[in-house]
Amino acid sequence: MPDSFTPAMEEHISLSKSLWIFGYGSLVWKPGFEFTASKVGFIPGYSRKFWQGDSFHRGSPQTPGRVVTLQEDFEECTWGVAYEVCADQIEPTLEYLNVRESVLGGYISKLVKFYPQDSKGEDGSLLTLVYIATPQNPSYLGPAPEEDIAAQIIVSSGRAGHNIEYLLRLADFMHHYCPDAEDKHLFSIEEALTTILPCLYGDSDPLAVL
Ligand SMILES: N[C@@H](CCC(=O)N[C@@H](CS)C(=O)NCC(=O)O)C(=O)O
Repeated sequence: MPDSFTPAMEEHISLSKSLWIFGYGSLVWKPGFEFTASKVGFIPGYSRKFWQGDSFHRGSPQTPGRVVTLQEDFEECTWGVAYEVCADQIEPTLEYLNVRESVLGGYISKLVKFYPQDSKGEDGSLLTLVYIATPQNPSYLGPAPEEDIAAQIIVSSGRAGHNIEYLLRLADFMHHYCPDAEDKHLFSIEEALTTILPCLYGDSDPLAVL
């Protein structure tokens, strides 16, 4: 188990036949681990923000990109995907995510309640592991105007690809799988970026040119 896991988290994981992991950024379109089931849904009490810097996956030390983290906000909720990982896959999955999210990304993990989109109230809710980049981590960039975030994304790319891909694939997930969900922050950045992009890429699909 990663050193950052609390005893309560270790107990929950060791007693469970499977572990549910909630993704709300690149994990919604690129989990990178084996899972036995997945559910679209949300976690209450958090909003998704492009406030985490990234100098590895989607940026460089000279030109850090911006990726998402969660901000506690009791009036909001964040939509994404929960993945079920079966018992014998839990350890390798946690080792993989520890490197991808914590070592390379500065995220910590915690257990939060997740509600599948078809759940009725508390019935069907799940306890899921989520990775969050807190303001205390050295790569945290914090708030900025959405136009400035879009401009930073446009000029950033890293080992995993361009920062534009990261933003547009996340926005694409929300448009297709959570069409009724609001995410003003994400869609304002997407709108600012796609307003700037025709000047850079003409009318072609930005993802096609990356
Ligand atoms: N923890 C969030 C954000 C994950 C995220 O985007 N992490 C970055 C690390 S900085 C990543 O894995 N990037 C891989 C990529 O951009 O392809 C999630 O659940 O999706």
